[in-house]
Amino acid sequence: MAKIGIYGSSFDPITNVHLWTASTVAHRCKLDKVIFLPCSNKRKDKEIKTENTHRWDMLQLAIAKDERFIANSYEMEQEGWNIYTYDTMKYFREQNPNDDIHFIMGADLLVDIGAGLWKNGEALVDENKFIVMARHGIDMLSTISRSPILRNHDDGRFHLIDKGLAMEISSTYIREEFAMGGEPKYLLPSACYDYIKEHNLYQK
Ligand SMILES: Nc1ncnc2c1ncn2[C@@H]1O[C@H](COP(=O)(O)OP(=O)(O)OP(=O)(O)O)[C@@H](O)[C@H]1O
Ligand SMILES: O=C(O)c1ccc[n+]([C@@H]2O[C@H](COP(=O)([O-])O)[C@@H](O)[C@H]2O)c1
Repeated sequence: MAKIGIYGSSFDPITNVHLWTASTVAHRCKLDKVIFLPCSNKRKDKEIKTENTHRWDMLQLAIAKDERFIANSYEMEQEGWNIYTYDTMKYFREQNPNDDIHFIMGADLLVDIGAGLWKNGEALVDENKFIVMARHGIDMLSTISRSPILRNHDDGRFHLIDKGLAMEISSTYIREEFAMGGEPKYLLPSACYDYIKEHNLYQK
């Protein structure tokens, strides 16, 4: 039985914090694999202007040298965002019935799920396990205890991780820097930086 973490994001672009958090979680939770799962750009709740192919290619460049990391295009291949994390996790559990599968996310998403903002949120919590990474200003224990959706399933399925550093690099910041003539060079893998320059991405 393999222990697998699924890390969902738009990865627009993937940043060094995505890689560092994935690596930290893999090490601390003894994961055999982290699956990076970029969402579709047809997603309805978040505008993603960068074509799937670019986000996918940058992701491949970023994870190429780490054998714990793989990318999966399941959500990108879906028609629109008819697919939610609930469906995705169901799909991965069915594909890997002998494995121990966890959804990796920041505590900001735990707050959203607890507030009932996710599709089929209660069933999602009921049927899955989660690795939740601390985010600055969010008390994960009280987030769970304040939400009936979360606290009534708090039987060990939430593995709460405080990474030790509140390092913040957002994809938004990197996009803004490219658009405004800034220099985000060391905030993302150098191969991704070069790819963005070569393809003229994130220009105004
Ligand atoms: N510094 C961080 N610490 C812990 N989790 C993080 C951190 N940054 C992002 N995450 C988590 O990674 C996942 C994907 O986040 P996402 O890619 O949307 O962040 P982002 O880089 O801020 O992107 P954008 O700026 O485009 O919204 C989420 O679960 C989020 O909580
Ligand atoms: O299923 C949902 O309702 C849902 C709502 C918001 C976000 N998600 C998932 O959460 C992950 C991170 O999302 P985001 O908004 O931080 O890019 C990504 O895998 C999304 O598909 C899922």
